Amino acid sequence: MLNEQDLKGIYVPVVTPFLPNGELDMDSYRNYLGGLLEQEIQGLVINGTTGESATVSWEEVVDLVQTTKASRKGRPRRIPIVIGTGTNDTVSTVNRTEMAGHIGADAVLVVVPYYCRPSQEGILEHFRKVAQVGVPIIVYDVPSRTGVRLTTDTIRRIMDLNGVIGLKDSSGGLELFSELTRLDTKPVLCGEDIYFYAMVSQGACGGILASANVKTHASVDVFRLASKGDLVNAKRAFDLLVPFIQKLFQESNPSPLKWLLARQGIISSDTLRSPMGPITKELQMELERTIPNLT
Ligand SMILES: O=C(O)C1=N[C@H](C(=O)O)C[C@H](O)C1
Repeated sequence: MLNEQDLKGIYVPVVTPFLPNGELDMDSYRNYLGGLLEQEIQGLVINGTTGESATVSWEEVVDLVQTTKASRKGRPRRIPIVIGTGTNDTVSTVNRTEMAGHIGADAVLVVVPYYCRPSQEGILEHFRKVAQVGVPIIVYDVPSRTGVRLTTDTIRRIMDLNGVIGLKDSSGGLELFSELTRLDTKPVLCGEDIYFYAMVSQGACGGILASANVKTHASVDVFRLASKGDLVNAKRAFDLLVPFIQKLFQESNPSPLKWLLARQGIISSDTLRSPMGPITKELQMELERTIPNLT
């Protein structure tokens, strides 16, 4: 299982490929994974936002994990698997975290409980109960999606819990991150691609980045350069990614990403499960222009 020191580098949140009829497309998933497992990434995240966790059942998560483990077998390096287990219900998050441990999760990604807008104490209690399961937890703070903003003090108290190994910071800016570095908390992974350089140049331990699905080696390079102190070249490498990142998040993630992967022939279709849907024709044209050599 992962510990704090292992949180270093690029974790790729995988998409969940679907056939046009909405069923899981495991052939595409295997093909797509084959490419990712050859990259110098530190881990895969299954059932994150990019994996459309809102519409993927737990049985399907288990299928994805088994397929990932089978694809990983026989490769020189064992790439860790992080499984998204967070829901807006403590009991189901605890159950999913236990089950994730049983199917071989190296860590779990637990989003702040969304929609019901619990108090700061309620959220702390949620994480306290999930941490008791004993599978390492990466806390996922994404107020734009959850509808609840944690105070720095709540985050610090959550991060102090035994079993919590780090934070995926998608708080929407750099303010939280700079406060956390000042408080010298456990590792922070960037969870908002556009802030990746800013965060790693100031000590973030890596990132969980949807953009790393397409430009994997480029994100790996930014991290490698920044962590050896070559900030000039890290910034240069990141600047090349910025127009791509901007387009990738112009419409809701993972719709643009799925379109790109399908356009590149890595997955067979850009199908998303409703209420998510395909990107506009305008964005398709912009992505074609932004990313040369798509095919
Ligand atoms: O799936 C994830 O994990 C990510 N989710 C973010 C989001 O869409 O909110 C983006 C990030 O790149 C990875």
